[in-house]
Amino acid sequence: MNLPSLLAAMPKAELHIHIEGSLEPELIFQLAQRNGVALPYASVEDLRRAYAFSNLQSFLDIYYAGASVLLHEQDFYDMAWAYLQKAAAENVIRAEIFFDPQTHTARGVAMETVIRGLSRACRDAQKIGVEAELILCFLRHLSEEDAFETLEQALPFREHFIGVGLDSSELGHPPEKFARVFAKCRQQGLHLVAHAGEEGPPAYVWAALDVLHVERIDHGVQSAKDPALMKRLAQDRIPLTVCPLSNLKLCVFPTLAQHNLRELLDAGLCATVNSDDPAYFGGYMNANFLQTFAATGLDAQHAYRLARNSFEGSFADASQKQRAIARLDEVFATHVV
Ligand code: HPA
Ligand SMILES: [Zn+2]
Repeated sequence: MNLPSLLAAMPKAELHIHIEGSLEPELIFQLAQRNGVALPYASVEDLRRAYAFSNLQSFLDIYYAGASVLLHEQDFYDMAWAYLQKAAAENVIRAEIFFDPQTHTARGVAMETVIRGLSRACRDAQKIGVEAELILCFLRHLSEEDAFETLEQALPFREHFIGVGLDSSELGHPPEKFARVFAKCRQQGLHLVAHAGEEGPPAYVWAALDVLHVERIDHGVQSAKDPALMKRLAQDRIPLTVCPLSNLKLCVFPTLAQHNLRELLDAGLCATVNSDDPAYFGGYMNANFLQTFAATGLDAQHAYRLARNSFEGSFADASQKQRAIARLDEVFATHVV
């Protein structure tokens, strides 16, 4: 089997996908019409043309505007189901899905509406061979008090999500801002992750680890600037959920060939490949793998390592991980000489 076919065929886990970032322009227009929401774009093409980003903030402004069409439980279900069908088709057998409740509750949508819609789609995903779990993200440009309030609203639905994360505008909003709310989440037995080192400095990655006590770092590519941090990440096998096409579209790296994924793997880090916001950044999981491998010359050994890291870095239980890795080994034993 050639490398592109192997990348597509290998079972993998996606650990960094914002469900609101999977909302395709076509579905945005469909939901806008269904819900009577006016959009400041004349057509799907007009909206797609706006997807030219210079940094994280320029993307976030459009991403939050796109989410304004989501009002009812069925809208959240339809968005998640569209993503999960793509995941299944790309041999993503586990997905740990971020959602941004504050983007919706701030518009008067109930927490229950958001969580019930997403959770029902995750449950249905089992029927198409995908284990799907939810991770609630706090928006870091808002206050810690707002995050506490969001957590209070979500705790009645505690069984529907496995962890919490931290996303939105990174620069100027260091992890320390959320120390107390993460401590409370930790007491609740929630898994903890945070975006750090996407545009922000290595100091934000250190703080996510040592102040928030996160188990994974989302993005983390700026860690390569700090040799002591790289050593820490390697020694503790802290997974990094790297998103190459996102980094390209948000100008974190000037070209995909200059992406540092190989450097992270060579340093012994538990790096993984993910899509982040696939509807906005031009590709789902397999496009991320294919384009990154083509641009950087990574090989089948790297492919195995990345897929294995995705299961190792997931929050699946030990037996789920073992089954997933056995399936991965089977694909490589059959197809790689
Ligand atoms: O890449 C991202 N970074 C921060 N916040 C986000 N929200 C969606 N995608 C992102
Ligand atoms: Zn992200």
